[in-house]
Amino acid sequence: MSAAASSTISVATTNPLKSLSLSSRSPLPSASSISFPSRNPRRLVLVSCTTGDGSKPTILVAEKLGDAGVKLLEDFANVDCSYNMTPEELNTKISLCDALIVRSGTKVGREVFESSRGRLKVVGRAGVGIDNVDLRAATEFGCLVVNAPTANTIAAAEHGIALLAAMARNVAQADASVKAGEWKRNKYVGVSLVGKTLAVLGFGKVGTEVARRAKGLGMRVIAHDPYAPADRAHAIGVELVGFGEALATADFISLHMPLTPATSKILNDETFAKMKKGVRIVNVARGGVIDEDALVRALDAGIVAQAALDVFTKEPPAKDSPLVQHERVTVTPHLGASTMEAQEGVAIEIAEAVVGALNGELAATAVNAPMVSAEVLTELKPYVVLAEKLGRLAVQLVAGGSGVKNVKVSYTSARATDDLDTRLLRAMITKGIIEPISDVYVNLVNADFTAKQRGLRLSEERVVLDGSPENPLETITVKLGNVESKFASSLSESGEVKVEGKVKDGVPHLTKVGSFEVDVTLEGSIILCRQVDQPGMIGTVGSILGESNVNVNFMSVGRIAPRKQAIMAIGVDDQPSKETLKKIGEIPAVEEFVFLKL
Ligand SMILES: NC(=O)C1=CN([C@@H]2O[C@H](COP(=O)(O)OP(=O)(O)OC[C@H]3O[C@@H](n4cnc5c(N)ncnc54)[C@H](O)[C@@H]3O)[C@@H](O)[C@H]2O)C=CC1
Ligand SMILES: O=C(O)C(=O)COP(=O)(O)O
Repeated sequence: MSAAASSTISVATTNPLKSLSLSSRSPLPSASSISFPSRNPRRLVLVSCTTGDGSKPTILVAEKLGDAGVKLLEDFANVDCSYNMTPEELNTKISLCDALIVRSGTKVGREVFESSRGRLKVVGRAGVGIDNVDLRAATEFGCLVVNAPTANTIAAAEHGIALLAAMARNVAQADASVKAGEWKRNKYVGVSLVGKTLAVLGFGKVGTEVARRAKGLGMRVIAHDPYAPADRAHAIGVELVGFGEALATADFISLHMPLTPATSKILNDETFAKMKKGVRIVNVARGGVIDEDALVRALDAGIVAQAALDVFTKEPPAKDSPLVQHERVTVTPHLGASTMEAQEGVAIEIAEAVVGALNGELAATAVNAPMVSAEVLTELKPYVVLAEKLGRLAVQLVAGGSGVKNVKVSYTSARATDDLDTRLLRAMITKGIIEPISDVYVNLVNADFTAKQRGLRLSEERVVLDGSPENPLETITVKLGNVESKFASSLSESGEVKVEGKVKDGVPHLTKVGSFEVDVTLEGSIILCRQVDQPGMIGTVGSILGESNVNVNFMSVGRIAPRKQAIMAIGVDDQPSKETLKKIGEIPAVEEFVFLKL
């Protein structure tokens, strides 16, 4: 996914003044208010799901989930376990739910997010494969998707091995035959596994465990996975090979890659033609990685001697499917993850992830949001608040804020460029800019997508400062280009609306507006006035606010030179009335002023 906000980052060092271009950042696959309650530094309102009235959230569990997981959910939320819903029933219920938990049998398409009308904040996939969830739609709707990637690994691997052995020894066919009253010992002579070559396609969690077990059975194991590190393979005596070599040398092929556009029908007429005659195939990954019609042809042509399949393109497959009915094919109804142990583990893993996400914690198993470690989060906490507030301030300084298209963000820091993860900051600046001028809800999940959709181009620049990097950041500057300002003094020399801030003692401060230096904490609201610097101004404005019972929390004056123009920044706890603001505007020395909400 390309992200509008993830353009080239140029890094300028202050010394020498040289710019260096970094490759584009890892895209933010795509949250309301952001809060950091001090008790838990990981708590960041990623998806804000606390119900406005303080009532419990509602979690819809659409497929059978282990009891321990349901119990965990019930301790936190209202839980509706409605199994076997039709798509229409799901679409009707979803607008009343904050989270949805599914397994592989529920399609969570765009219409589910549309029907939720913004309430659905988390989709939990109680398992690994998320090919049944429309991730793009989830991201567009700012809905976090989490999965349970580890608890069913062993179960799936064991099922792969069970199918491998059962296929090689015709267990299912022989069982059916005996039950039908036959006794055909010669018909069901099998093949041995020992000494045979097994090609594992997809050397991830399940593939690795299958490989380990197959080695124990005396097989030679090779694997193909373009993303797997060779040392992990070597460590268990597996050789990583190219796709072509895997196909050409394997006696058995076991599939363990996810279903993606790149892996869809990866086994097809062409690839079957490259296999050894008599190859045997096991699939506990996803039906869609095999062209099922081509597999039937390959079976009939004798290229494929046998297949053992747990998964199908359409589940359940048609009763009269020639593949399912094929004599040399062994089938199970998507049972890979179905052990008591795995289902209990998956239920707990997904329940914890969903409850955590609803609580505002960063999910370690987020599928469509950046994962930021707890340490980084703790350190960036005040800067994240600063980032959003600078965005909010900048956009309110624009006359007709909706015309904002170009945002330049500059971070100064003494840290090395690769030692600062700006994805969170960028998302929060985007949020700060977009939310005051629209009714769009922006969070960490959909920030880049929303920016792109609105034609908002956000470029980031890192300025490396000399000195020791005590803080992750010194300043953040937000500049909005090609806009008219409603407060002319906020324009930089190059004509952009410019605000700059820093964190002092853990508190975000506004430190620059246009070319004027100010110093005001970013709390409550701010009044900015440009005036002719002269004695008595602070007192005059202060008394107008005091008379109107508006509490001033901070005041600072930044000036070009004594008795020339100055900018007074006044932090106020309460919103002044129109009359109060009018009185400030009528002070003769005040040339312009603006009221900004944080
Ligand atoms: N039948 C069942 O009940 C179960 C099925 N599964 C399925 O098994 C598959 C693997 O699961 P895990 O191992 O947990 O996932 P994983 O993410 O740990 O491993 C997948 C591996 O596939 C590799 N891969 C991606 N594209 C590839 C390509 N074009 N060629 C070769 N390798 C490629 C990845 O690099 C990764 O190493 C998933 O599709 C999952 O949905 C998982 C658990 C139970
Ligand atoms: O985890 C996976 O990817 C699986 O395929 C398991 O699916 P299930 O949760 O048993 O419907």
